[in-house]
Amino acid sequence: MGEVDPAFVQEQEHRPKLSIIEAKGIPEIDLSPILNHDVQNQSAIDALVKEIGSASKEWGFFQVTNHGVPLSLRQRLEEASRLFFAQSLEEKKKVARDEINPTGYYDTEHTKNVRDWKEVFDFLSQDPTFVPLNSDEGDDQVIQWSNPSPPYPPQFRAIIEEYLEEMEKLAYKLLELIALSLGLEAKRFEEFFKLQTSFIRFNHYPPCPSPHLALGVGRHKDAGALTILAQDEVGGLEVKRKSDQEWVLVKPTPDAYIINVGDIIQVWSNDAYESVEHRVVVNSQKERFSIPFFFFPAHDTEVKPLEELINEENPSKYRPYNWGKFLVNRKSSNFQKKKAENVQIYHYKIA
Ligand SMILES: O=C(O)CCC(=O)C(=O)O
Ligand SMILES: [Fe+2]
Repeated sequence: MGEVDPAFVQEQEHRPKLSIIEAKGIPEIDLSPILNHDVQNQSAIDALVKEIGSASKEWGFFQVTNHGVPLSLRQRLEEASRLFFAQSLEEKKKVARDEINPTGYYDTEHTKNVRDWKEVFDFLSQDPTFVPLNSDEGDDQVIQWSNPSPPYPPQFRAIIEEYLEEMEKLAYKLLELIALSLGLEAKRFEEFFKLQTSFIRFNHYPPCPSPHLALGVGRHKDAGALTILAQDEVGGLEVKRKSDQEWVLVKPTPDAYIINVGDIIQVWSNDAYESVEHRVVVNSQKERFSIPFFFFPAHDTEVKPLEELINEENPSKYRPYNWGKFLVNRKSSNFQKKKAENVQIYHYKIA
């Protein structure tokens, strides 16, 4: 079997160890206390809030069960995703992303300037989604992104839209729990998401002849508020464990969702919670599919530590930044290989 194109090859220090650590994985959290709104069991909710808080602090990642998203809907979506990616490249390219509208299909994403061993299909939760025209500070022109209509499989778009409603419901519930765990009002974050810029991504990682050299997604942190990930039974997601900086595999749990706190929650919480690095290892035998939903606020959100969480002893650790500008900067830099590192929250860190 031939080796991969050099564009995919990771620097030595970032190559995966294929002997994988499975011990002490991310926490698993049962959301049933908030599933049934008629019977509110306050002590169960309090315990849940504590669990979410500890998981966000100690891991930045957790899995949830009894989340309320119908399994049959998830299965229909996963099946549609398989059918979509099984088409010829020519068919998939009919709904290709371009430089203006970053939705649809593409297979050339770079993470930290190394190509990822994957192909993706991106779809916005709001159509249209309003974003700045470019990342220049002084330019306040706003444009609209919109969704492609993939002709195949026939119900793809309708199924995605139905699933997106479920993702939003779950995202709002999780944000409430996170707000409570930080001692804030439950709905503290809601206002930022009225005109959200969220999107869903379909990832397909084909079998790779050199899984020791390439990664499905290189190490990175998610830029948004929250990510809700559905992974299949193959496995490959690794999280950098905070306690010892080891890469640990997230074992697939049927019908669970993997949640991670993104950079925005790190900033809102003034570093009480941390957005944790993760990556995807690939497999020489099996293809893998995953479906993350990235919960992003409105483009005009000024991201900065919340006033309630800063004081004289704990002053703000970040300068404010505009989410829309950050987002379009990122989108343009992962479209192609660039020389410089793309924008990161630590660029806004107060020394
Ligand atoms: O495929 C996965 O398990 C995770 C993908 C991921 O981290 C991402 O798309 O940001
Ligand atoms: Fe990610």
